[in-house]
Amino acid sequence: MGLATADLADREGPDVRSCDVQFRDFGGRRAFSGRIRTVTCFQDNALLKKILSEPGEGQVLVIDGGGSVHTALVGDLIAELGRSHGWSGIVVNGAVRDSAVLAELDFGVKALGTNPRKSSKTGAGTVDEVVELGGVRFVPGEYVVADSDGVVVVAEL
Ligand SMILES: O=C([O-])CC(=O)C(=O)O
Repeated sequence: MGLATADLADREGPDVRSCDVQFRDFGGRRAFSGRIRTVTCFQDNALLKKILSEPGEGQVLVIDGGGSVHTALVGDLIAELGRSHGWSGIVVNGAVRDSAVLAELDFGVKALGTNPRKSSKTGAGTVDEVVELGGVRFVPGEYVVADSDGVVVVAEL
């Protein structure tokens, strides 16, 4: 097991970059970490699907869906795409679906909730912009550490 978020919080003190969003764990991998990549999109998942189809090299994709839980940005097929391309996991400021299958997948999935409704697939959105969630800036190239206690950003692991 890697560094726990609680250990990081002890190491960094009160200024620890711990995200206040109360994400739920949906993936079979509860503890995951890696270099940050980001996608910003709204109820549209073609762009994040494209990114998760590229070699992940242990990175974590932080997906800012604007907090919308009206449509699912990720389901079992996209999560499996990410897992099989070597991504460590995803943090979704939005909803997922196929949660029963996600729980069996060796992949980190944190999200706000679930909705079976599909997202659109136009490809709208941006890649690798700084995403701000729960008082924390998720900066591409920095690192995220996630476990059952939360999500913490650090400049270096
Ligand atoms: O294709 C989608 O919109 C998402 C999905 O259901 C999956 O990843 O399985």
